Amino acid sequence: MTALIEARGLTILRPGGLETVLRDVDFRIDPQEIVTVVGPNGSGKSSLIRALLGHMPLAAGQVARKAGLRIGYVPQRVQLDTTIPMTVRRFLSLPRRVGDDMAAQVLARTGVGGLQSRQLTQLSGGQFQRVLLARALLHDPHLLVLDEPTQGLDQPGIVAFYQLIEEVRRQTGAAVLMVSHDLLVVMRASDRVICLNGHVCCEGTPQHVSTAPEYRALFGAGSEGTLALYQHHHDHDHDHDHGAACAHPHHHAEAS
Ligand SMILES: Nc1ncnc2c1ncn2[C@@H]1O[C@H](COP(=O)(O)OP(=O)(O)OP(=O)(O)O)[C@@H](O)[C@H]1O
Repeated sequence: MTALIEARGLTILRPGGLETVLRDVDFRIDPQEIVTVVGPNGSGKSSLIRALLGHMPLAAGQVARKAGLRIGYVPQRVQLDTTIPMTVRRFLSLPRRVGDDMAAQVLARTGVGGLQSRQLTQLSGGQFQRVLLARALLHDPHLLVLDEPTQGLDQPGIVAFYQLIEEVRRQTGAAVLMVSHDLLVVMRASDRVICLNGHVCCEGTPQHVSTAPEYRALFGAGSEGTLALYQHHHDHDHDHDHGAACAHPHHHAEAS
């Protein structure tokens, strides 16, 4: 099996069993891929993630996970008991103890180096998300699963977080499966986008999905403009630094 996770014909019912949350969903993610699931509230994104992780019963279909697959997971909601003091360092050692070096290394990798002794309750939203990402990166996962990792962040925070995700993928080779509502920036960091609404409405490259009628029907006519604007600014080669010395012509001239 080359895929990290491969699922066929997933159907999930609501508790009670009368309504479907997801119907006949096929899914796969390959090594080093960044796949993002988008869709309106209640469209089954978190349910899909939980089914892929084996945390949710299936009414039909199968999920196969590669043998020995290590997954780092950041769930949609992390409940902090604010009455119990907890440092970043201690949090990283739950549930499995990690050494000081490893803790320092992983925090540095996610841009929050040196925060070991800080209380979790004293972190900003962006710092907290980075600490969660750091914890998911412990134990060297083949796949990172992030359910709405940028909730509560402002626009610059969101952009910075997605840049970090790309960097982590480059450095560690981990594949990334994300749920996101940040349509504007999702497109930047994803190799493939899956648009969900109880079933797979459309999927493919960001460019393909952003122009698909199913996607536009879900997110409104304005969505295409937004993504087009994004592509306008990014439809160029990212393989090298575009510093002041970069002399080649870029074909994304400013709009007149
Ligand atoms: N534990 C549960 N009990 C009852 N219904 C549930 C449960 N979990 C999910 N559902 C229902 O399943 C449907 C899909 O929920 P899910 O959380 O997967 O959607 P989502 O796309 O992740 O939504 P959001 O964008 O709001 O996070 C919703 O209608 C939700 O009410």
